[in-house]
Amino acid sequence: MTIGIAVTGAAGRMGREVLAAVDDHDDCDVAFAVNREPDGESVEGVSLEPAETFATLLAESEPDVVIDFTGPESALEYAQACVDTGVAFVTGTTGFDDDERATLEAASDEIPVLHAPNFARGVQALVNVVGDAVQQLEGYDVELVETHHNAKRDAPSGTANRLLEEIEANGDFAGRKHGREGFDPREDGEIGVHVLRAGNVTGEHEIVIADNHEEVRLTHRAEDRGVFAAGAVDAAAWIAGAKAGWYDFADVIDE
Ligand SMILES: NC(=O)C1=CN([C@@H]2O[C@H](COP(=O)(O)OP(=O)(O)OC[C@H]3O[C@@H](n4cnc5c(N)ncnc54)[C@H](OP(=O)(O)O)[C@@H]3O)[C@@H](O)[C@H]2O)C=CC1
Ligand SMILES: O=C(O)C1=N[C@H](C(=O)O)C[C@H](O)C1
Repeated sequence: MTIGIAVTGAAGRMGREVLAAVDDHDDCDVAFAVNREPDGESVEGVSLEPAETFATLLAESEPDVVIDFTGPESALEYAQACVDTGVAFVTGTTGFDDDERATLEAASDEIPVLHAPNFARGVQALVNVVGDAVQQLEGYDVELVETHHNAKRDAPSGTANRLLEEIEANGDFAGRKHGREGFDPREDGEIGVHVLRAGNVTGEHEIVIADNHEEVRLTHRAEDRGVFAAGAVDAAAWIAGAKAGWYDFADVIDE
């Protein structure tokens, strides 16, 4: 059975990669693709439709899954349209505030929703090991540095926030410290968080754990956005036919 996939934000950095990754996947086909102002544009041979036609296209072409990499506001609009039509929703969009996140989670009462701030398998491995490292090195200083391209809007990255949650769940920390300047020495137990935005960096995350005349660095570096897109399409193939619920990329990898 072929899995029909609709793609939002299809002219964006990630949307383009997702269309290519769907094309590469043996079991998946593009149902349709939308972008805010497509201007007659085609990507990977798929002509892009205006975002305002999304709900109509969804009802007409009945895809199995929508893959979304846009922004928090539009992701929630697309999720609502999926609820209205009973279509599964996979989103890699980051930067949701607490209310937006709760709205997205509420959609999973009605349809399958999978949200992952990072669809790279290496990042999932990093999420899996960082808690152990912090536990084994109790009392060591922990700092996180992330670097992305100069057009990224949200900071820290969704991945950084996910890693920070994992670190905080595995140690007794005093809170996050975003950047430093002036006379501002490190306080015991704080987690330093540092955000770099430069050039065309695809995405780097590094956790530094140091004390006792030693230093451990856990680093993930994405070399190409194709890694995120391939993971998102694997997630879409996995979630097609799943029951309503809240899923993350670990569910896909663990299976
Ligand atoms: N989970 C993961 O593995 C990854 C997640 N991301 C996340 O994906 C998201 C997109 O990143 P990226 O592709 O680099 O961003 P881009 O800005 O390149 O693309 C976003 C696309 O979404 C469209 N869009 C934005 N707002 C709306 C809206 N309100 N209605 C309709 N369309 C909209 C944009 O259209 P327009 O051009 O008209 O603004 C654009 O085509 C970000 O949140 C990013 O953090 C990125 C990489 C990997
Ligand atoms: O905006 C990006 O580019 C990326 N965003 C994601 C995030 O916020 O964690 C994932 C990846 O690092 C690239």
